[in-house]
Parts: sequence; structure tokens; C-alpha cells
Amino acid sequence: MTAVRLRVRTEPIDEADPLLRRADPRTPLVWLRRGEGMIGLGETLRIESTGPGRIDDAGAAWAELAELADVDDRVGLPGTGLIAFGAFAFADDSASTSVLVVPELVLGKRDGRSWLTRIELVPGGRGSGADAGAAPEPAGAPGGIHSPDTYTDTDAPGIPEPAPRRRAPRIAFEPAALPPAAYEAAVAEAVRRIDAGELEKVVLARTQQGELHEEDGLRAVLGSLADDYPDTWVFAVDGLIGASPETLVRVDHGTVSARVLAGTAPRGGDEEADRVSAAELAASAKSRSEHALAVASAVKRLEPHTARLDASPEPFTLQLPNLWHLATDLKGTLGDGSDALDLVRAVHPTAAVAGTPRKKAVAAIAELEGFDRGRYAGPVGWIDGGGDGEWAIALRSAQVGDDGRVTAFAGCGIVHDSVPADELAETVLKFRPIVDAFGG
Ligand SMILES: C=C(O[C@@H]1C=C(C(=O)O)C=C[C@H]1O)C(=O)O
Repeated sequence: MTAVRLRVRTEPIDEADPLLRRADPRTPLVWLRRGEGMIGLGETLRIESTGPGRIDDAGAAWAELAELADVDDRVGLPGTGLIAFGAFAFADDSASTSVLVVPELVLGKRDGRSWLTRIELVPGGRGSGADAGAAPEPAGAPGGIHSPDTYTDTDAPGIPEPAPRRRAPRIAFEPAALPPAAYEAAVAEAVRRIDAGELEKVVLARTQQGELHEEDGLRAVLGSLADDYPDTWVFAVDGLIGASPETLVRVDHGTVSARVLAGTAPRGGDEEADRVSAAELAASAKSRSEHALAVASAVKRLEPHTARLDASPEPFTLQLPNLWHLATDLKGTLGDGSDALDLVRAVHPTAAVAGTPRKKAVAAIAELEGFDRGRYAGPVGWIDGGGDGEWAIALRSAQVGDDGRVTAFAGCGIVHDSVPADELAETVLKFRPIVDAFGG
């Protein structure tokens, strides 16, 4: 790989609010929760990768970029200085590329402090002087770095003014891959395999599709997700958008944390029914065993990298506007100098989105779902030059294609007492964030 040098400047600013309304309306780059987080503008370069080594390759290219970067960071928080937003494909054999996108400008806010980061290519920094502006490496090359070869300082964007709020574009979603009857049949087949002892748990998903006819409507869709699901990670990376409640892994100055979700119940129609629904979820043997598998997989993969790792002793019920989840928070300290991408590679895919045992579950997903998940259920988040980062599992999400096709995904963990019609109903609840955000 040819060496690429970046110049990075982070400075405090008085105010970045409202972050989301300063995001790019067409190609938003967003990571937000409860009004804090980061938006990226422009693109200085991207790292693309595919295949089984996609996270490793991206991580190696990132480490090299970070090593060579000339960074002046006057804020010093996780996410300041050099940063990339990323989204990785779920499966090793996915046709979707995995990406780390390094923006030109980042506006961020954390713990009430706001900042601005500018990231630019050092002229002549790619290879030896004469090589500057060399043709980008081919897409799909391991860790391939792509950058505009005409970048100059004068192209650098300024801080955008917040755009007025507008209505999100409407999409009428239709069932696509694994439509309802086929989904129920796949769930029944999964239960049969589980009962035959072939595996313990497998997560099966289906898709819905629609057409987006407004090119600059995605920012409004994200605004709606952020308003309706403030306690989730609202993200947009290279057309992958969503509002995920599940933290795959977070690294912050030597601490590691994660939120494992598995086990789902509908919200009740009134206060009493809602309380009963949550209580039944907390007491359900089916949900608790499904949840325990997800926690065990995350703990097993994180433990080798942590000096200490604690889990909340009992799963708790997490309330979201559309459903209840069983949740376990993990917290620990890093033990081996891993960065956020090392841990992403270690934990993906957890049993929350694949199953147990992992290998058999991943094979069963490919066979029973029969479609490419793309980046759905893959890691989505950011990493900074110091190795800190926040990564969620890309759930309650949709991929927006260049042609305007929007594919939404939702899935459920299947265990031996799963009932196909109930799992189908659960997918409907899990589609709601995306369907509603597009005016559903
Ligand atoms: C697979 C999804 O969600 C996952 C599956 C869950 C379950 O089966 O109970 C709960 C949370 C997520 O870990 C999805 O939203 O598509």
C-alpha cells in the first residue's frame, strides 16, 4: 500500500448544535445519541475492504494512516483528532464492501463540549512526491485506500448553517427477500434443526424494500429517527442508516463496554399491559436462554482482550418506543492494547445477530435466509486515531442504494420454543423505526 499522509486539526468551538441539521442531506455521515456525537462532511478518503479479512485489513490500513498523520488536537476527547466512520458487511462472503470513511470536516459534541476537526491530505503525501495524486487503488483491494486526486485546500468546506427542518420523504415499503410466509417456513425449519440438536440458536431476518425519489431527503429521515428513538445510536454511513439500541463495543481511554440485547416483547397498549409485557419478558425462560447465549458469546470474545470484564448480574428490561428488550451491560478494562476495531473483529458476529454455535449459525443463516445481508447486523460506528471508538450493531436499519432503492432489514433470534407467527410479528415491530421514519 502506498503511504498516505493526513493533516488533522481539532479545535474547540462554542456550539455545534443542532448537529444533525448541519449534516449533508444526501450523503449524511452521522453518529448521534441524545443529541451528542458527530457528523462528518465531505470525504478526504475511504478505506474499502471485503471478505473474511475485511475488519483486519481495514484495521491495518487505519493503524498506518493514524501512525503517519500529523495531528494537532486541542480538545483531546474520544472522537477528536483523526477519525473515520465505518460500516462492515455482516458476512464474510457478502458482495457489499465494508468502508471506513474519513471526512474532510467533523463537527462533534461530547459531555457538553463541542469541536471542529479538519482532515486533509498532505500534498505529495501519497507515496514519493511524483506519485502524489496517483490513481486510487481498485475497489475491493484489501485495505484499499481511495482518495480524490484533485483535493486542494480551497475545496475544504466551511461549517454549514443548520438547515430548516423538513418533512422526511415517504416510502411505501413492500416485503422483499423472505416474504412473510417464506419467513415463517424458515423459522419452522430453524426450530426443526434446533430440536434435532444441530444448533442452539439462529437469528433469521427478512427484508422490505421501497424507492426513494428525493435525493436530499435522508437528513430528514435521520431527524425523525433521532426524535423518535433518542436512546439509540442514530447512524448514517455510506447509505446505511438506522437507529440501533445495541452497542457492539465501545473503547474509551482503556475502558471497554458493550450492551447485549436479545429477547424481545411488544409494548403494551396501556400502562398496565406494558408493565405486564415487560415482566413476562423478564420471567420468560425462552427469552432468558436466548439472551444468555448472546451474553456468553460477547463475554467469551471480549474476555481475552480485557484485564477485567463485569456483566450486570441479571438482565434488565430496556424500554424502546416500539418494544422491550432484555439487556445486559458489560464493562471492563482493556488488557492488551487492542483498539476498537480489534475488538469489533473479536466480537462480530455475536449470538444476538448470528446464533450459537457461531459457525453453524452463520451457515444456517446463509442457507435459510438465502439473501445477502449486506451491512445489516454488521458493525457500524467510528474509530479515532488513538484507537478509541464506538460501534453498534447495524439493526433497525436500511441500506440506501445509489439507485434510490431502500432495503430495510429485521430479524429475530430463533430458539427451540420459537413460534413462527410470533417471530414474524416481532419483525414487524423491528421494521417500525425505519418504516415510520419514511412516513410509514
Ligand atoms: C436481529 C435483530 O435484533 C436482535 C435480536 C433480538 C431478539 O431476537 O430478541 C433482540 C435484539 C437484537 O439483538 C433486528 O433488530 O433485526
